[in-house]
Amino acid sequence: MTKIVIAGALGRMGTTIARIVDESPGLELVGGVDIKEGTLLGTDVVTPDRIDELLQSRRPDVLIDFTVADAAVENIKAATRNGVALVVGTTGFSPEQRAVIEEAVVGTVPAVISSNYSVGVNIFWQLVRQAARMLADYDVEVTEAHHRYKKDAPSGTAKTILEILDQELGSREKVYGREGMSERKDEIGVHVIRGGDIVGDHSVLFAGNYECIEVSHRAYDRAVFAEGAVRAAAWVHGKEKRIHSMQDVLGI
Ligand SMILES: NC(=O)c1ccc[n+]([C@@H]2O[C@H](COP(=O)([O-])OP(=O)(O)OC[C@H]3O[C@@H](n4cnc5c(N)ncnc54)[C@H](O)[C@@H]3O)[C@@H](O)[C@H]2O)c1
Ligand SMILES: O=C(O)C1=N[C@H](C(=O)O)CCC1
Repeated sequence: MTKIVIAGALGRMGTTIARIVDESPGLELVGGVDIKEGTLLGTDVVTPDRIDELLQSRRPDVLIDFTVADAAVENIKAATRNGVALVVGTTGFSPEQRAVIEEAVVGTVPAVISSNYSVGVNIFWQLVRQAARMLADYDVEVTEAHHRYKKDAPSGTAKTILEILDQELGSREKVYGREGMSERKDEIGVHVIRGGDIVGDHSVLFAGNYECIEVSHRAYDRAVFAEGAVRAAAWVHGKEKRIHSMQDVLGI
């Protein structure tokens, strides 16, 4: 039985992940962490100051973190000092925070870190990479849309799209929105929509002369992310002590 603790347990993703863990044979939810204590599906949710106590008493195999960047860094440190494997879905990390995370994880515990755990987005990223290789002389625009409560922008998924485009097209200037006189050069336009309960839409437009090609993904329920994160949690236990991607989990 793989034992799971969820950080961000009472959030949109945490509660969705908890339900899927609870429904999954071979997985057991043994606790949670959030800024308010409580219970979740019969398990204790403790405040962040008690995370070491929780990890040492419940001895989970995997900590799943869907919180906020500053918190996730501390939760990751707690998992590494207690020898607990990680699945991290939190986005919005600064480059400095990524360096701290890598220093804590590599050689200490196995971790899966992904800005998007949807199987479809991981395939969408590969389609974007293939398209970029063939459409290098097209103008490229990236658009993402999420619910009104999302704190970080652009989305982590969109930032991964930009990383892929940089790898395939060479590093181009990014222009985040446009207004006033705005002559297009060879930049990549990045556009962010926030509103309603949009779960997560991403699009990459390749605009040429007389035609456009658009590669896009739309999520209809955050269960798609939660199912991927739970799949990663079942996979990560016992793997090499370094940072793995969701593409590693999927073997694609
Ligand atoms: N990788 C993916 O597939 C994916 C999918 C969806 C969301 N996300 C990311 O996951 C994160 C959470 O998204 P959400 O919609 O669930 O947000 P949310 O605000 O609903 O949930 C976050 C939870 O974390 C809790 N929290 C804050 N500080 C904490 C701490 N120190 N310790 C423990 N818990 C703490 C909050 O109280 C809240 O309950 C965001 O960064 C989002 O971008 C990633
Ligand atoms: O709802 C969110 O917040 C999401 N965040 C991730 C991101 O920032 O890319 C994944 C999509 C949903």
